[in-house]
Amino acid sequence: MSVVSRVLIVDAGNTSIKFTAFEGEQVLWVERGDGCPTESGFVPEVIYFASVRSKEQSALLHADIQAEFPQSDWVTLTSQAFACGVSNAYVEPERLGIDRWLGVIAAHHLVKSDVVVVDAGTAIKVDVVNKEGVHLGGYIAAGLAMMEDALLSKTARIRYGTDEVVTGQGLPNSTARAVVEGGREMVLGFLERIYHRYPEFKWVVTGGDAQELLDSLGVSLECQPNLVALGARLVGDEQLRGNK
Ligand SMILES: Nc1ncnc2c1ncn2[C@@H]1O[C@H](COP(=O)(O)OP(=O)(O)O)[C@@H](O)[C@H]1O
Ligand SMILES: CC(C)(COP(=O)(O)O)[C@@H](O)C(=O)NCCC(=O)O
Ligand SMILES: [K+]
Repeated sequence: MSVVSRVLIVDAGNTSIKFTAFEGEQVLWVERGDGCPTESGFVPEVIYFASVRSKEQSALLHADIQAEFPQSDWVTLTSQAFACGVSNAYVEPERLGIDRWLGVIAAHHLVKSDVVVVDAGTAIKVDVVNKEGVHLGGYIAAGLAMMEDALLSKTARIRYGTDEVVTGQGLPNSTARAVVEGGREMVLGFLERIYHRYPEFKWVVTGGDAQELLDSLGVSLECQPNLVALGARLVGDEQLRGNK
């Protein structure tokens, strides 16, 4: 049973901020953007805030959002050694990205079995959790846009217009396709290696680039766009219950 009903989850990633509004257990709406949605008329009882941005950026975001909802309580979520029945693999648990921590917790509660969690965002994170809720650890790799940006910024002749970024058949035959599809192949190879190492695990995938990758990944998996928000709800509610 939740301690509160109207909850706003703020998930600040390095590329975009996801705002998720809950009424009870139901997700009312999800907004992705840089600023707090104000015209929704939704006034949360509490805001659960999860940010992987710098302390300074997170503090500015906190002030902006709290100014929009001065009556709302505020809970900043941080990675812990243990929460919601899940243990953190990190020797220094607070250093695990809060997005990863929340995704791991949500995936465990969703599938309740051995699970691989993939979050394809600014960076691509893969975390492995066993059915007992033990986070075994995971990887961080450059995201699709980051790989492309690295090639564009570190080379003289990798240049192309956005109109050249097209899907094609067979091996890439243009600079744009070579770069974009090369990055995708890198990630797919990474994920397929993990699939062969954990063949019996269920897969839960989230993040803004998830769909682009899933279309090419021959693995049966569950796409959960709201995974981090679901984890934030679980952790925030547990924290509130603990404070009652
Ligand atoms: N509306 C959108 N705005 C920004 N990025 C988007 C959007 N839709 C899909 N994407 C893709 O999602 C990626 C960002 O994913 P996201 O999970 O939001 O990242 P993060 O959590 O690291 O901020 C971008 O690199 C982009 O390719
Ligand atoms: C790896 C990340 C930058 C991913 O953030 P995102 O792609 O969501 O912007 C974030 O999880 C983070 O800051 N992690 C801290 C380092 C770690 O998890 O080991
Ligand atoms: K994220």
